[in-house]
Amino acid sequence: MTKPAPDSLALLSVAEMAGADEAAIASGIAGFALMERAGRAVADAVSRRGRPGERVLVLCGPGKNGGDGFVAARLLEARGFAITLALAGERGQLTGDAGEAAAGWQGPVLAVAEIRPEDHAIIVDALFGAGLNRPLGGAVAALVERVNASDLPVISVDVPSGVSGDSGMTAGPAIRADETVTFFRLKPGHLLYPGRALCGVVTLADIGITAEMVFGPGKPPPMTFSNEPALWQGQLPRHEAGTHKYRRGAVAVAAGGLAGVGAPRLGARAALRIGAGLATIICRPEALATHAGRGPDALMQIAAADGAAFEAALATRKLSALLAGPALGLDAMAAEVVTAALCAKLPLVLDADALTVLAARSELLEELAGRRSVPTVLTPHEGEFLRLFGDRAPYASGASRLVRARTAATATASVVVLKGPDTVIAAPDGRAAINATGSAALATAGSGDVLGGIVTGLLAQGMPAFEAACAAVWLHGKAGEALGFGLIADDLPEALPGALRLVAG
Ligand SMILES: NC(=O)C1=CN([C@@H]2O[C@H](COP(=O)(O)OP(=O)(O)OC[C@H]3O[C@@H](n4cnc5c(N)ncnc54)[C@H](OP(=O)(O)O)[C@@H]3O)[C@@H](O)[C@H]2O)[C@@H](O)CC1
Ligand SMILES: Nc1ncnc2c1ncn2[C@@H]1O[C@H](COP(=O)(O)OP(=O)(O)O)[C@@H](O)[C@H]1O
Ligand SMILES: [K+]
Repeated sequence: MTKPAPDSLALLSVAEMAGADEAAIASGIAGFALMERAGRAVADAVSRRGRPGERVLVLCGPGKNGGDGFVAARLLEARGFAITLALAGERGQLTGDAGEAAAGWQGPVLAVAEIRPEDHAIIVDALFGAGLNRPLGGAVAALVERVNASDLPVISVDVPSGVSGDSGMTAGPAIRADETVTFFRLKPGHLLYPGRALCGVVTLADIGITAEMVFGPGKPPPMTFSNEPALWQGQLPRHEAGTHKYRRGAVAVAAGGLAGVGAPRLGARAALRIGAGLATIICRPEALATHAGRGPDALMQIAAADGAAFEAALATRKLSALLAGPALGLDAMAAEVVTAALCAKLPLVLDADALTVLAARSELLEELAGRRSVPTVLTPHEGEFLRLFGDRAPYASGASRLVRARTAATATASVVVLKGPDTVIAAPDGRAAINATGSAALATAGSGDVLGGIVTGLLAQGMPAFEAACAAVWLHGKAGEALGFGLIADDLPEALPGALRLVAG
């Protein structure tokens, strides 16, 4: 049996965090004690950046996020900082724990319209956190713009105000923080753009909520994770000394004609570098000689002139996984190949042209993929995702990338890798992970083809599909980080052994 994913990597939605809060209170911790510790963690972050005597502006909202701000203000004043506190709303609005926190603040409470951010050394943003439910407007929106224009260090409480903790999206003005102090576990909005960029450094504070309280026996397990090695490291392929190449898995890559010999080769090369034992390109007859003339010599190639020949080629090789898409083409034969690939009993990765061939035919994909008894992985970038699923609810581009990837994974019974700077990997069983490795250096032609090859190579070695996709995305990112700017996609497979060394036991 595989071990459950470590709850330390869990990303909690706003609703799940409210549940964690309730669970902690049910175990006997007072809600105000949580707020007191949250405020202390914020005050500690300010103390690390500033010196007593400096002027700190604490901006408080009308809910518990503001309550954390009132606690931080009280503690910072006791530590010798000079505090200006402004409240968005009326003091009488603050109730419960937030009311108690406000009552503990003895200093003046100013209105946001009176505030000049530039008169301060550090700003604490405790306006809105998990309770944000509409775009910021009026005097608060104007203040947020002034804070951002001030270029002063900003420490946000829980999330930068204006950013959704669930999606990382903004529906209006939002604070641009240097540091965000959040509590117990990260939220999806800390890893999804634009939230990720607006958070600055994210500091995770212990406020007394324990894993046992939230994820203990009888509680639903977390389903959303930060994509870290602990999520999949235990399922990386391990090959004993006596293995042979077929046991390490044979990969096939469906290629097109002469116009695109590079992309499928990048995929095949990556599959070999990640540890598959063999890789074969199945190409159009006119491209065979060109493929045969190009390296690496470890690659094999065979020709198929039509869909039937492609199916026959699949049957002649002892294959363990198939990649279809990179430079496959968009013609009738490409459509036949995609259908044959979906009907074959082989773990399958569909990327690039294969996804475009299926464009606006997501029902066909749902039907064919739904019947498969072996894993299917789809690796669309944003444009391919839109072409495939359309810009309509629940896939619409206005919705969270996390929700869109999850919806697509359930509908197509496939693992969906929605690529981007914050790649989301979603499984049909509801699990999802958000990746943070890599850099803009990966936004280069052929980089996605390499990723498709890594996933396929891991599937060929028997790794479960969700874990294979998560591992591939993480390793691809690490290979990109190691190479840095100046990389071209051809370099990425060569950097995989180095990335593997970071995680292989
Ligand atoms: N969970 C935990 O374990 C812990 C949670 N903690 C803290 O609690 C925070 C969540 O607190 P929260 O639920 O009170 O929500 P919060 O973000 O303060 O906002 C709600 C208020 O804002 C208002 N409002 C919303 N949007 C608005 C807008 N655009 N423009 C104007 N107003 C707007 C909304 O008004 P209404 O919709 O009612 O009109 C309501 O009054 C969380 O982020 C963390 O910091 C910690 O203390 C430690 C333990
Ligand atoms: N700014 C970025 N930061 C991190 N990774 C990125 C960034 N831009 C692109 N990537 C990654 O690079 C790859 C690009 O894939 P894709 O768009 O399919 O490129 P291509 O079609 O040229 O192969 C994806 O894995 C994506 O997640
Ligand atoms: K905030």
